[in-house]
Amino acid sequence: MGSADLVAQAKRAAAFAAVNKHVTPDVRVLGVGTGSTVVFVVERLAELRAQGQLHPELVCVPTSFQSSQLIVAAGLRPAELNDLPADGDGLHAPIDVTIDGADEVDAELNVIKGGGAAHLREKVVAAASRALVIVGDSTKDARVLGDKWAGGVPVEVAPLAWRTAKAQIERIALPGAFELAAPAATLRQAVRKAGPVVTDNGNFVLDVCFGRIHDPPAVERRVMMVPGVVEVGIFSGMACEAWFGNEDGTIACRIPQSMAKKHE
Ligand SMILES: O=C(CO)[C@H](O)[C@H](O)COP(=O)(O)O
Repeated sequence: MGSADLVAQAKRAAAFAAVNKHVTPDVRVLGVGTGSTVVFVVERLAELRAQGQLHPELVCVPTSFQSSQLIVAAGLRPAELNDLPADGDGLHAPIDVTIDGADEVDAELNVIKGGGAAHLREKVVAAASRALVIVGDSTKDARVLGDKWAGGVPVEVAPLAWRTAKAQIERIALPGAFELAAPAATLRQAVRKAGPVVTDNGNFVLDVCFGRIHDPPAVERRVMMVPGVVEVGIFSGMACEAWFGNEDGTIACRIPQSMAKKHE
């Protein structure tokens, strides 16, 4: 088996394990992430549906055009977040659980997302969920963000502001929060289309390299303050569990390190 096949197999194993644990027949509203690992999440959902093991009224909230297409192709029912009834606790977290991929995950399960430029909807859906579960292959599993992922932090920006936002992000100084003396931002270019990537929301994406990120919440908050920034691809403190598939066929499940210590 080639290396790409092994990585796909690892992603599939993690996706199947997460669905098996979290998408029980009592789950009524499910958030569905975006990316190549999520393809396997939906593959497993289709199997469970065929076996009659899903809630008969299950609806799936997509996080992108791709995610919506996968849901429909699998015979599952898509739902818009705004159309879901409010829950009793006033937090408006009507989604039971969301399963999504990631570009990198640190020891506390802070996550970099947006490799597929879907992080705005992914974060909105994650924030409306009672649990966010991450799936991926073991290359995503890091101690500190930036240890492995060299693609930078995706930042969705309004097209009219991309140059000013880029300049202001590159001037961010947060002593101790990240490794580089100054962040470096690049406008993401499209493949097989001249010009920049345009997100599902009609915006552009800056990929911002900070080096290793020691304080993800501080970086996330600071970048969000730049005018024109729509969303930052750092998800701090949102994920409760991550599943990583290894190329040897084994799977690892992690919870935030601080929570694991409390249980020791
Ligand atoms: O954040 C994402 C899309 O915006 C993806 O979940 C992330 O890029 C991981 O993708 P893949 O499962 O293809 O490795």
